[in-house]
Amino acid sequence: MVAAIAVQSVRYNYGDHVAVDDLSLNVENGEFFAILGPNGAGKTTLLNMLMTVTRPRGGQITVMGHDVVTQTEAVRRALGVVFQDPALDDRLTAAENLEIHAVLYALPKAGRREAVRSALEWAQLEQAGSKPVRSFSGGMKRRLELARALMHKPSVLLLDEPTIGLDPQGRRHLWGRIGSLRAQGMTVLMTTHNLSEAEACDRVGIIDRGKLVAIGAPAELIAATPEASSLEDVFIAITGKQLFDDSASGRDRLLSFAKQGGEFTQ
Ligand SMILES: Nc1ncnc2c1ncn2[C@@H]1O[C@H](COP(=O)(O)OP(=O)(O)OP(=O)(O)O)[C@@H](O)[C@H]1O
Repeated sequence: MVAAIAVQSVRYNYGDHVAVDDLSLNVENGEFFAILGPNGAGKTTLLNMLMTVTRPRGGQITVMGHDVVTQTEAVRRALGVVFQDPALDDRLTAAENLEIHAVLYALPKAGRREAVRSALEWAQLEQAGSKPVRSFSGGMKRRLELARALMHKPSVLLLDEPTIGLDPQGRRHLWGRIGSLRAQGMTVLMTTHNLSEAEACDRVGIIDRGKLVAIGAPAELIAATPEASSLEDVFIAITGKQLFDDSASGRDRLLSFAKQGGEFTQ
């Protein structure tokens, strides 16, 4: 059977800086897969290639069997994506934001109203559909983005740091919604800095300096690492770094801060 996501010997460089280096991994259908990596490891670059925003410089990536370079349209339809930076229009209502997505993805006109209603219900935002998004909390926005990403019934969800910047309540609420997708057999690839979320995934891939340095079920990775009792111990043993890396270059820390700050400041 074809993997939901197949990444084979993929490479990407910015000038002479190699950001993703001969990286291969598969995500199977129905799998919950987390990518962990210190700042600047290449996670965002990998996601950008998966979602057809940047072209791999070498190797091949397929999503549900479609090539990200030659079959971009089919890949985009197969994917639901929630970026780190919110992609909602703050001036519009929640329902209007969803309607735009329905039009962009050419959902049949007759079913759009119902699609918007059920997306609001799924996000547990039925009462807030006619309110402008600028009045929403961070958690409400993220649930809305997730519901929107699901409207065209994608086969695979890509989540870039889904719960970052949320307060504990918002995080729990969103994680509950993500959990309901898992129960339905959705394939999810997420990046996260949150180790308890990564530990809850079926498998974890650890990326460091553009390379995949470990992959497996969290319990397997812990068992295979001497003296490790958590995924954090595994991460430190393998990469020699903390998840939020004080030794990362100033540029990478700035980039990381900017990516996360994008969420707080919207
Ligand atoms: N536009 C760019 N131009 C030059 N170098 C870049 C650019 N974007 C990223 N890089 C570099 O490529 C490497 C990988 O960056 P990337 O953003 O993919 O890492 P990341 O794992 O997502 O980091 P973080 O956890 O901080 O978000 C880093 O060393 C970064 O400095």
